[in-house]
Amino acid sequence: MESWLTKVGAVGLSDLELTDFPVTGRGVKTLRRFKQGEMILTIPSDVLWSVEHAYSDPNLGPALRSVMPPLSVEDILATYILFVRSRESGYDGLRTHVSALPGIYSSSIFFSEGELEVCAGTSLYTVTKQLEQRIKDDYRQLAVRLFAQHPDLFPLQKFTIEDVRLLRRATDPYKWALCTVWSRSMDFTLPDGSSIRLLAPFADMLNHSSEVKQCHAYDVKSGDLSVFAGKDYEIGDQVYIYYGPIPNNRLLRLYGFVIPDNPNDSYDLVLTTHPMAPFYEQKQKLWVSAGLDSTTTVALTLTDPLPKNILRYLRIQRADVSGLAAITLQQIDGTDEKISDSNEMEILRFLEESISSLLNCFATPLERLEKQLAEGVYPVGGNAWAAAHVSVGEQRVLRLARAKARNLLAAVESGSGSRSPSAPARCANCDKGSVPLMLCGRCKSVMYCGRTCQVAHFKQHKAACRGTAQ
Ligand SMILES: C[S@@+](CC[C@H](N)C(=O)[O-])C[C@H]1O[C@@H](n2cnc3c(N)ncnc32)[C@H](O)[C@@H]1O
Repeated sequence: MESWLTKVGAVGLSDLELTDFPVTGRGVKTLRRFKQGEMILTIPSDVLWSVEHAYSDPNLGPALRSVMPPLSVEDILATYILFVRSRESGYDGLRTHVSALPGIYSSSIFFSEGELEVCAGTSLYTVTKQLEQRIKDDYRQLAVRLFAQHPDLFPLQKFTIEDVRLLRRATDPYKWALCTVWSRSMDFTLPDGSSIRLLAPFADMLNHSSEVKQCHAYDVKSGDLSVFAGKDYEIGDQVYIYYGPIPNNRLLRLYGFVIPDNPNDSYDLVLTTHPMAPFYEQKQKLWVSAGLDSTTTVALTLTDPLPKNILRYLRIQRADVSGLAAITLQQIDGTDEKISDSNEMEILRFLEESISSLLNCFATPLERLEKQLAEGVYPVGGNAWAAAHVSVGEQRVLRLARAKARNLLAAVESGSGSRSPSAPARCANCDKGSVPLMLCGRCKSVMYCGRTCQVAHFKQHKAACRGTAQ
């Protein structure tokens, strides 16, 4: 692959080498020193996998162009990769790239039932289960609309999906190609606001680190992909790029790995309202003017466990006639606050209860999982270990969200910022309520029943604490 790339104009390959590293697996090693900001690698436009190149391929292009409405970007790229992989001649350069791709992936879609059960209760668990059906449906569409129309181009055994009972087979061609796209493609926003997704041979061997920030770029004029040094590198160092601030649930689904204590962990809370609910149409309009919708997904994060949009949504959902009028006035005035104590208490109680129910659905509670991870119950780096980290991350976020809802509720109930006896604040670590509590001195947004709990909770609280501290 490297000699082909150099021949077609790639720059920088003589200073780099593919090597196996602990933790990240195969990656790219430097053979010389690089200063931060220096260009490391350029892969020319002609050899990038993109929708445009798939459409302009003399063999594949006409078949792809005949599909109306067009296939998704994901399916076009997956088909392009499978197509090149299926060819016995031609495409010599691209085929060297395909043969350098991993044979199997460790996305959660390949987990056994037992491995996935470790993260039961998480959004990853639900999404992975839903993906099974979505992938099957997408494949059926693709088979009918494209593969069956051109059997000469797409020999079925090389473009197949296995029987649904064998869905977790990592060798399944369609799922293998999808995982190739999920874990190796790069997305860029172009100056006109549109976006482009592409795969760059060799640049797709770079692993992720949050020690570097965005250091790969797409040049709109030339169409080339370049990688810059995100930090100073010594000879022999691994070169990284930054995949983005991705939580573990997404990392495991798309890339097949997790980052322990990932500061970007999040929980996607789906808020929805039945169309038969009172004043639904009026509420729908208010949601839209607030930039929301009747079904809205809000990401709860360690730094913002209870985003404003949740309260905005629920205030509208729970409003009576006078509440709706108050919200309308607020929207005209450009203000955004509670509409009444009773509405605010109702939504905060609802939130506290809903989050508690969500937490009760996790297969293993946070403390037990943390203990199991510390004791090495799950082999480090394995699927169950990764699933456990996803569960830990989502539970930490949900606990913070619940603590915040409780504190807000206590403040509204007391009417003066102090807590009422009917809704006491609780220790963020052990959840004890009817004991004297002390505030975290730094962020002042969580409470503890004592120093022991504060110390025990520090690991999971530190990211949120940094984010909230003034
Ligand atoms: C773009 S590829 C990078 C090259 C890849 N290691 C290979 O051998 O082909 C992305 C994949 O690399 C692995 N990876 C990247 N960054 C990682 C990290 N920080 N920790 C563990 N695995 C990582 C994951 O398997 C991910 O799906």
